[in-house]
Amino acid sequence: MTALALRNLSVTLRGRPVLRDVSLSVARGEVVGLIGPNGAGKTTLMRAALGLLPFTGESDLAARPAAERARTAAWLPQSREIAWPMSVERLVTLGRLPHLGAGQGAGPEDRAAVDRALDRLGLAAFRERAATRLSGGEQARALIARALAQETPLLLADEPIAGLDPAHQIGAMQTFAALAGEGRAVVVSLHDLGLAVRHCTRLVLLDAGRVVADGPPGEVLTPARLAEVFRIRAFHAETEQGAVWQALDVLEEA
Ligand SMILES: Nc1ncnc2c1ncn2[C@@H]1O[C@H](COP(=O)(O)OP(=O)(O)OP(=O)(O)O)[C@@H](O)[C@H]1O
Repeated sequence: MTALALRNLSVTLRGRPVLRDVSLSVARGEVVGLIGPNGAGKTTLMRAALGLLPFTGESDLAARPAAERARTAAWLPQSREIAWPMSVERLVTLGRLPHLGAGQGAGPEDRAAVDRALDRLGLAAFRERAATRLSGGEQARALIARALAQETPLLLADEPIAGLDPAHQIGAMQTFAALAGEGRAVVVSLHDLGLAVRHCTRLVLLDAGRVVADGPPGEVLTPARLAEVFRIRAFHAETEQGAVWQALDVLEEA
């Protein structure tokens, strides 16, 4: 079942095309890793899909009314600022807003969703703590938990694991895989190609606003593409635990 359908999506910012003719269909059960160098268009693609940027082409998500969109897709932006000293529990409860009627407080179902999200991100012990008094990585986990509490069929997350320690990076990726296992869909932008290969069911490689590869991680990530798109050489081994990639050095411009 399709969770997101984009057709010929293009975005021009300040007269410059930054997303060109992107067509993408994401099914429930998929964890789609968006990869590509800085400025490739990963954030722009997700923001346009959500209807947060003017675009040409079609996004089935952006076409929905705003209230329905918030019950369909959770959006975890790259910026991590938490301005208000509210408790972690309250912050995560904000993820339930799209499900509440006007003036309606959180009910038992909402509290259960908040508990599930706090547990998944290992934040139960922090629930009473002011979110502004968490470390950077803990704040990032609290914001992931807020997006999870929204319990939408689709999660769009922009570099959600940046700044997390290795155990929590793996934990977050496993949580995304678990969401997919429950029949949701996750689209996540990542710079850690090793984690992308290990934990995504599919990779979409963007370069200069275009999709240059889309498919199973092992087919998308090849030494030739790393050289062409990322200008790096990498160590690569197939192990019993799956593929291992480690960037080694930067290639000279041709
Ligand atoms: N408001 C804006 N006005 C003009 N150009 C913009 C604007 N926002 C982004 N861009 C440009 O659009 C291109 C794509 O940016 P985008 O943030 O989508 O890249 P990205 O792949 O998410 O990069 P990163 O890995 O650095 O987060 C970049 O060249 C960027 O400079």
